[in-house]
Amino acid sequence: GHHWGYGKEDGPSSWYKNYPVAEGNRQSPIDIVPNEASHDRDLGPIMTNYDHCTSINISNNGHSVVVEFNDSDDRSVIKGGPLDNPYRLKQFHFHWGGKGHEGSEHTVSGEGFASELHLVHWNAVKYKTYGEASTAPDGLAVLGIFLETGDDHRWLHMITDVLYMVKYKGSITDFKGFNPKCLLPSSLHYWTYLGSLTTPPLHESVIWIILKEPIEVSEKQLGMFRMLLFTEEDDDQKMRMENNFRPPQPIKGRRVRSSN
Ligand SMILES: NS(=O)(=O)c1c(F)cccc1F
Ligand SMILES: [Zn+2]
Repeated sequence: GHHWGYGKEDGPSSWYKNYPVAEGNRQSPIDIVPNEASHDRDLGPIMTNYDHCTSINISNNGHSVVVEFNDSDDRSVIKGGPLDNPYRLKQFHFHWGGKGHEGSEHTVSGEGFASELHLVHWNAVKYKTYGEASTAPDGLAVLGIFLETGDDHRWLHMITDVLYMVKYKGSITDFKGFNPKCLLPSSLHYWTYLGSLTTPPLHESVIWIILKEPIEVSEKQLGMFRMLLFTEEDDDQKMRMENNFRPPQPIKGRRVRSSN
């Protein structure tokens, strides 16, 4: 099947061969230039309601580490801001760099961060399934949060402490009762623009909401992500999972709006 990755042969610069939309008009990530973003007075605040969210498991899909949620009802949603409906939380995952290397997907005035957290939500008001929503122009809303290195993050340990259980591609383990609210920064000020998935199939179905305030995590915590592998347990090649980020794509005339 379509094998893609982040290496020299199968990395972002070759994805267009199997996924021609890679050269489309609303691809992500992008470089955000704050003073070119238009401040939109009628852009209201973002509201996240993760209180009764139900994380199910954590897994290594060979591209990132993913925490999946029960999305059978509207208990964990994001709404407001640029969104016309509440969008249901489906999963979150991360992108990160190598040692000291940049690792975020979006950049701000050309500057990258050490990592980027993506909380993926889907429009269950308009679409019946996540799959259907993932191909619709207003199907997904992804909340992006930058991670910068600094102090230990008091709650990220909940995730880094179990990463050893999902070291290999295809591994999965229970991960219940985790509320991603604890990963949000204090300010919910954001930039928003219309874009795409940043991994194949690169569907142009994402309303991006990028928080301006990064969260701090320690170099040690970030290092734990780098002990994950892209490869399966029985694979004699041990490829460390790092630099799993797509670089910024052409803005193609899109407008980035700022909450304020
Ligand atoms: N990176 S991303 O947030 O665009 C993303 C999604 F939204 C959905 C699935 C995979 C994925 F990687
Ligand atoms: Zn992502």
